[in-house]
Amino acid sequence: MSDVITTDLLVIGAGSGGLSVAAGAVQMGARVVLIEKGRMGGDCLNYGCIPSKSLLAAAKAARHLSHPGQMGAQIDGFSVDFKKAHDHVHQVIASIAPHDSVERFEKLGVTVIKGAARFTGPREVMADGKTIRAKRIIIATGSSARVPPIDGLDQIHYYTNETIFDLETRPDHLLIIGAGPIGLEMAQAFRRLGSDVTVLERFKPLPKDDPDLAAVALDQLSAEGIDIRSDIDIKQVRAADGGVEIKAQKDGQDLTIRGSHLLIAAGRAPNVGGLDLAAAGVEHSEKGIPTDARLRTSNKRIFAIGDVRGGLQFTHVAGYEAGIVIRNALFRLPSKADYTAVPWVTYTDPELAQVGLTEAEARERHGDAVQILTADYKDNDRARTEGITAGRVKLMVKDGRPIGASMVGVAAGELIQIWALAISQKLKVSAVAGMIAPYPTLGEINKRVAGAYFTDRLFSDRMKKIVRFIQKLG
Ligand SMILES: Cc1cc2nc3c(=O)[nH]c(=O)nc-3n(C[C@H](O)[C@H](O)[C@H](O)COP(=O)(O)OP(=O)(O)OC[C@H]3O[C@@H](n4cnc5c(N)ncnc54)[C@H](O)[C@@H]3O)c2cc1C
Ligand SMILES: NC(=O)c1ccc[n+]([C@@H]2O[C@H](COP(=O)([O-])OP(=O)(O)OC[C@H]3O[C@@H](n4cnc5c(N)ncnc54)[C@H](O)[C@@H]3O)[C@@H](O)[C@H]2O)c1
Repeated sequence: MSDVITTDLLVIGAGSGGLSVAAGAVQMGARVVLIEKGRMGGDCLNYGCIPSKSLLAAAKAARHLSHPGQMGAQIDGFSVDFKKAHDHVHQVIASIAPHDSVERFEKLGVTVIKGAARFTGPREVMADGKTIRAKRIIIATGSSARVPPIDGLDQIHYYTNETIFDLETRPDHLLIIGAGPIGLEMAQAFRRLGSDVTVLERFKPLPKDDPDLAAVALDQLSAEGIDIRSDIDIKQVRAADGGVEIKAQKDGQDLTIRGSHLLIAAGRAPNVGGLDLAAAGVEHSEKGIPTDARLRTSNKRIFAIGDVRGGLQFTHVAGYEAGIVIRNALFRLPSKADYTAVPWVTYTDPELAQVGLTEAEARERHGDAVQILTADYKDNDRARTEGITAGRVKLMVKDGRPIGASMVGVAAGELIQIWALAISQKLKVSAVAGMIAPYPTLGEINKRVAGAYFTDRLFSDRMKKIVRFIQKLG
């Protein structure tokens, strides 16, 4: 007979979403059990955001040293110690790990079980030989690299986001399948650390972002020597000469591409294997576990959050959904998720950021009622002083309110946040246009693009007539 634990909330998965639910709920007085089969912290800490941004930081340092620019700094001789870049990545992970650790969560009062969870009924789960019965259950099991069905892939060694950060020596030539955010962030990181990099994309790179702005980031990647090939139909892979050989077609032409290492970055698959969702009456598809706006699955006492839903797959979305679930599961409030102001950033250099609707989405939804405004980094004084003039912000406005913003440039991920606030709070464009921004800052670009909304009205013939008339009054 196994141990039986009864609890208010059972959380499956100790990643970005699960940890947020568990920490919030236990500190509000609920009894919480948390089950994790792998490393505490999930993908973001161990195999995702943190290692990728740390490797990009190492790569940026290398880039600055190897390309000091025209401002007087010079360097004689330059080399990269790849092992030190690897060590930096793992030191950063280790520095954050205590925050997500079993010890911290047990101290908060959470019962942590290390093991793989499996449903044995609509309100019952087994893990590590224990049976857990819960009033509400949250599935936060995340996603894994989707391995495309390419002939020969199962015969060779390849890397995914779970293994690439363990490399201690620099690949000579990294081949990457997939030009989404994972593929392109890794492409720039490895290129700047000295690898040759070829990215093979079935369709177009970064399809979810504004194509004009994505082109600015892609041009920079190409200028740094990354070979990005679109519309590639990969037919076969095989081991060759100690590396990898890919046979593909583009526009009907046969291609052979060789490299030393292969990274798969071709999208994500939900982690549902082994959960026995059928035993709990939870429906799912190959995309993920569908939920209603309250994040309830087909079993109304079981919620799904984060990557496993197959929606927007970001740490901040998993964290946001954790808050929605706490309101529903703990307080029984009918709180609904609203994704209209979710920002995302691809951390290439320059960064590519988006919140709300893209230009294409805004035009499709609102036609001529939408106004598109732009401002360029090259017209921003701080961008000039810093020598970072490749960049642009695009603002989508309807009825005087922002409904979307797209940005490419240095620090775009920081600068987009004012638009996330404006859209979520339904502020008018005038709120940003009228803000006093410190000079000279990159942030002035947001005031400038907002100001553009009023330029035609302020500097119109009608306004000129009004001003002249008033001046005549004495
Ligand atoms: C390379 C890369 C870079 C990324 N960069 C960013 C970024 O910069 N910004 C951003 O916002 N997002 C980024 N992401 C996405 C981000 O990592 C995910 O959106 C986020 O981790 C999702 O959180 P989650 O809680 O849904 O899943 P996870 O954090 O993956 O956690 C799920 C946990 O559930 C556990 N689990 C699975 N099945 C079971 C089971 N049966 N029993 C018990 N435990 C189980 C897993 O072991 C895992 O620990 C990146 C992803 C990758 C791969
Ligand atoms: N900066 C960030 O916030 C960040 C960084 C990395 C990942 N993420 C999250 O992780 C998710 C997954 O990232 P991703 O880059 O793996 O997925 P993605 O779905 O965004 O991109 C995968 C790309 O691989 C291509 N592809 C698929 N099969 C292929 C094949 N057989 N041959 C060639 N190309 C193929 C697709 O066409 C697509 O463009 C992202 O959507 C995002 O939510 C976020």
